[in-house]
Amino acid sequence: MRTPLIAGNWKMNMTVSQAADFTDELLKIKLTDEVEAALCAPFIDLAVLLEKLQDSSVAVGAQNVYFEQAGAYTGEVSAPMLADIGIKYVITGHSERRELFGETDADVNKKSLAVIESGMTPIVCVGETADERSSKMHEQKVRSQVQAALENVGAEAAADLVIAYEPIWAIGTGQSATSDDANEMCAAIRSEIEKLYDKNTADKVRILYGGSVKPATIEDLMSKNDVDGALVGGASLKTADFAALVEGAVQ
Ligand SMILES: O=C[C@H](O)COP(=O)(O)O
Repeated sequence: MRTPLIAGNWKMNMTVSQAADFTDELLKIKLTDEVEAALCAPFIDLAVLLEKLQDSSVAVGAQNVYFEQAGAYTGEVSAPMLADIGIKYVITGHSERRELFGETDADVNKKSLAVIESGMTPIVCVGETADERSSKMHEQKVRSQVQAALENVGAEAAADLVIAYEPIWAIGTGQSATSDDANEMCAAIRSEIEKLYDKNTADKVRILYGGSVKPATIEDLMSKNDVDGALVGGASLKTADFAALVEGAVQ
């Protein structure tokens, strides 16, 4: 039985005072314990989230990490630094980082390995462009991204992974994949994990869908066998919507 996960990705939104207000509001709402909730925030917001959410079940995640442990890497933040303050999840391979900051499959692999080595869980993002989908290359693209991201990740760590299928054409566009299409790709990712490891590992990995998920669409998504939750951008920025997503993910 996989516990559903709703992970908010605030991207480059929310000042520290806005993050504090968001969490104060969130703490007034009783969230279900059948769904795990996480907020992946800008580095500068992490301390306030960790402090305010310390007695709640909401986990705190980061959106990026550098793969080296420490050293002369101006402006970067390492996995041991994030683990030390109590971060649980780190997003790796988001398409915005791949597209805007030139992150390669090899970088995503090194970052995911660094996150695992520090005892945290990567939320590994994969997904195809609109052109790749229209030329029916989407499944091949996503399978190859999964293979690359998981190179040298052992079976035990793989079972704890979270993978987010995020078709690039659905991100921030209001044009979500249908729940059937999302499920088909989540199932393809699970079958790739089975190929790389075994069925037991594949059955344990949580696979999320991301791309224009809203409170109104979460129940339909969660009714699908291979969708274990969602990675949510825009709709995670409002407390009421985030809480509604968590409630809507009860299976
Ligand atoms: O990481 C989250 C995704 O990029 C989805 O963003 P969105 O919900 O705003 O489409």
